[in-house]
Amino acid sequence: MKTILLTGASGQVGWELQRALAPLGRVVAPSSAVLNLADTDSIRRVIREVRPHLIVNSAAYTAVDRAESEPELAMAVNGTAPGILAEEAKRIHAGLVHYSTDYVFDGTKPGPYRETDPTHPMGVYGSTKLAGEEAIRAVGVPHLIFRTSWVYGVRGRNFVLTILRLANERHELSVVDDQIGTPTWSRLIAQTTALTLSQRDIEEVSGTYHLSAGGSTSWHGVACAVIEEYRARRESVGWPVLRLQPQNIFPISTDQYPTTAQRPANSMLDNGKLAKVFGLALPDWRASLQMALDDAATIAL
Ligand SMILES: NC(=O)C1=CN([C@@H]2O[C@H](COP(=O)(O)OP(=O)(O)OC[C@H]3O[C@@H](n4cnc5c(N)ncnc54)[C@H](OP(=O)(O)O)[C@@H]3O)[C@@H](O)[C@H]2O)C=CC1
Ligand SMILES: Cc1cn([C@H]2C[C@H](O)[C@@H](COP(=O)(O)OP(=O)(O)O[C@H]3O[C@@H](C)C(=O)[C@@H](O)[C@H]3O)O2)c(=O)[nH]c1=O
Repeated sequence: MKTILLTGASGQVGWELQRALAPLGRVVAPSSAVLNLADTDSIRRVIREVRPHLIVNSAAYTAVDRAESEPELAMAVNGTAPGILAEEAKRIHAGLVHYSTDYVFDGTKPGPYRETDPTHPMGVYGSTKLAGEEAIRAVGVPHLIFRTSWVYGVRGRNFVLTILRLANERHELSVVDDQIGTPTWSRLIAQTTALTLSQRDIEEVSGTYHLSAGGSTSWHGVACAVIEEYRARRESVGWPVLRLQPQNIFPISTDQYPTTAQRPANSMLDNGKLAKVFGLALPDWRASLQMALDDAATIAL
């Protein structure tokens, strides 16, 4: 039986990966206290002990604004650690699966981004994630780098849960409508990862792939959809009544919502390569959101 070393198991994607990867092998998922990506020695030590056939790195420093004031830590976790994982994987002839982000782009392209489009991150988080991708590619280990976008699930820290929490507290909400992208359910990412791994040898398909749900919307569009879908299920599931009415979610421009880090205006990813190589068509973001909420027995507001 294959051994899979999974990092980031307490995170949104990692949580789902624990279940999705289970049919493919024995999943070993050390906590960040045991395998600390900011500590090179701990990375090397754990990999040499576990000797996995496959390493799946879903751990990352994901606080986009905070990264601007903690660039060293963000770079250690997102930029340096993936290269160490790749080196160690190569030593033991293991493959490496890694995740990256739409924030490696500057959002100036008019249409969806392809894997071959030039990168140009706007902030520390995106720059460190790009450094991690480049470090893996430089080592030359068989790898899958999945760039995804706007990840959410019903646990963890994400925009969907933030909006529900704010909707529980406030009568009005203003949300930017000039940043366009695609919300992607953490379970979709995990299940797609498992499907790709079960279909093909990582050596044959090594490379970078865009992996987001279908369609696109703005953050304002996501907020409106979340409230609508919540309200559609609220009574039958027994969730609490929200203070916020849907008509009180106001669209604003990025200038009207200043943040520490700049974010791309266009985050759309073209999934064509994933479809071509693996024959996988991913569901529309709204259908995925509906499935995520259907699956949520409880939502902690
Ligand atoms: N969230 C998003 O919107 C997007 C995420 N991505 C990428 O997808 C991947 C998964 O993200 P997501 O699941 O949302 O991340 P989360 O923020 O939900 O979870 C991050 C995980 O990384 C772990 N981690 C953080 N620092 C360290 C460290 N120093 N050593 C070891 N583990 C650490 C955390 O462990 P602990 O809880 O113990 O700190 C946690 O398990 C990442 O590569 C991310 O960059 C890409 C696009 C969008
Ligand atoms: C909460 C809130 C946010 N916003 C804006 C701020 C920002 O421009 C946009 C997104 O908000 P957040 O800061 O929650 O999302 P952000 O942390 O930027 O999300 C990103 O996380 C990283 C990890 C990624 O890799 C990206 O794909 C993306 O998902 O919405 C509002 O306009 N109104 C609000 O009430």
